[in-house]
Amino acid sequence: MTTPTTGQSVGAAAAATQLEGWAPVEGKDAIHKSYRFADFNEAWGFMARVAIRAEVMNHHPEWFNVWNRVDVTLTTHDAGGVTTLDLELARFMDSIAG
Ligand SMILES: C[C@H](O)[C@H](O)[C@H]1CNC2=NC(N)=NC(=O)C2=N1
Repeated sequence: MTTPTTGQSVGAAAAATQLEGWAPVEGKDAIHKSYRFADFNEAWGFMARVAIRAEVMNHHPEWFNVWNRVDVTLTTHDAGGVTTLDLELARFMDSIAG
């Protein structure tokens, strides 16, 4: 058996319980977190590091940035919901957010 490139299905509710500060999104199988940084420079640095990781994973965040704030939504479109790939990316984000 090969591991699907879409990751294993987890579901938003189960994923949120395994993470710090992440919550299920209403109306779709996705998880959300809002990060606050000291300023735009810190926020953009975070986004740059996540972008490089996302490219390596071929798994990309939905996100929105205003100055020091980065709102992130994670889901796996290819699987129609939250998978282990989202857990992995969320944990990476938390590990570098400081
Ligand atoms: C065609 C390409 O492999 C897919 O669209 C990838 C790219 N990045 C992705 N990112 C996320 N978050 N979910 C996906 O399902 C996804 N699929």
